[in-house]
Amino acid sequence: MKYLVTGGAGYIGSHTALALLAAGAEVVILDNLTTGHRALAPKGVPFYQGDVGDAGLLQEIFHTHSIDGVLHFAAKSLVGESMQDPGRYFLANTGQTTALLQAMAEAGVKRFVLSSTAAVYGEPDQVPIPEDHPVRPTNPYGLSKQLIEAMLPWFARVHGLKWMALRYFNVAGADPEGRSGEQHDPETHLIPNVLKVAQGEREFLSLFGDDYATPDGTCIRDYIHVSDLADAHVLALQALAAGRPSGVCNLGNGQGFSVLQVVETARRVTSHPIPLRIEPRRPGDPAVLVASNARAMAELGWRPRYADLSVIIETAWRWQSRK
Ligand SMILES: NC(=O)c1ccc[n+]([C@@H]2O[C@H](COP(=O)([O-])OP(=O)(O)OC[C@H]3O[C@@H](n4cnc5c(N)ncnc54)[C@H](O)[C@@H]3O)[C@@H](O)[C@H]2O)c1
Ligand SMILES: O=c1ccn([C@@H]2O[C@H](COP(=O)(O)OP(=O)(O)O[C@H]3O[C@H](CO)[C@H](O)[C@H](O)[C@H]3O)[C@@H](O)[C@H]2O)c(=O)[nH]1
Repeated sequence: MKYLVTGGAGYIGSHTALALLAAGAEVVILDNLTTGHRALAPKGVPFYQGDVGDAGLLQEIFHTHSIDGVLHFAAKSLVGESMQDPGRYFLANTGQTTALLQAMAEAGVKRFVLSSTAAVYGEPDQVPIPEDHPVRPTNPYGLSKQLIEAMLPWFARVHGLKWMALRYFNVAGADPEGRSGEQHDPETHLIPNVLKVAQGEREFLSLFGDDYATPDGTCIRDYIHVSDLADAHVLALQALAAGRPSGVCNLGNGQGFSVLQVVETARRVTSHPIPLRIEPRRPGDPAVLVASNARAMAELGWRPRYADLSVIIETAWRWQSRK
């Protein structure tokens, strides 16, 4: 099987490209390198530099390669930036994805896996959050993804698209073999920022809010190792190939850790004191986001290999302290 991986030079796309290659699939990458890095894309794989909304380029790719399905990671994904410039997010995410789906329909490409997000749920009524929880995103980034999810059943009905929208919780860690890892600039995610302090790149971690209604006052999140997430994509493609119905699926470990618990674990892993500075809450941060992963387990047969938070942080630490 041959898959087009959009955003394959980014953090999650590059890990999934590695997992697909390991599973014996062929991969073609399309990435505009706005936030990704050519060096993160696996070597020896056809690479197209361009936009996922470029209909001409998509036509060329689908014409040159016999593509069986598309895994669509390419997106803008900074919540704060989306609050400042919502239109840019709707254009880049929803608009360009519409062009991609249309090009797929025209070329007869029938399988699609979307990188969706826990941000579609907004402030949850219950945790762990099941897939049938109402979706009411509190920021344009989440809405830009929810709108894509809402389009998919129409492409299924009219063009026979088989699809899965995987709603990731907090993706973290790095390839245990050291071939890829998280490399964002600016970096907004907690674990790499904590490790930048341990590395001496920053003096302290800015901790955004310690007055939430949680046991230690800091936000709780569900951290999932990027290689476990990548494995779930391979399983999702296998499920679609086996005729399983299209739909949405959470990807998380089903266990929450507070910001302070993450810092404490990172202190143990790095043997660095990691000083903190308590700052105001970051706008749009829900207090608690934890996945129900029953569907991923039951319907994809997904089992995480690196669910332990120390292991997640260790792999990220190895990646960040490479060279
Ligand atoms: N990192 C997380 O915790 C997380 C959580 C939930 C969902 N997601 C989603 O997962 C996907 C991948 O996230 P990531 O953390 O790997 O981000 P990333 O920024 O590392 O990767 C995105 C890649 O897509 C490329 N890209 C962006 N817009 C493009 C476009 N219009 N055309 C072609 N290429 C484009 C970038 O250059 C980059 O290589 C995104 O869709 C994101 O919304 C990420
Ligand atoms: O320097 C930092 C960075 C983060 N945090 C805190 O750490 C927690 C986790 O923050 P991240 O930025 O690492 O992750 P988010 O939960 O904000 O967001 C991530 O997960 C979401 C779903 O859970 C979305 O998918 C989103 O795209 C993805 O970036 C939050 O409470 C945040 O306020 C800090 O205190 N200091």
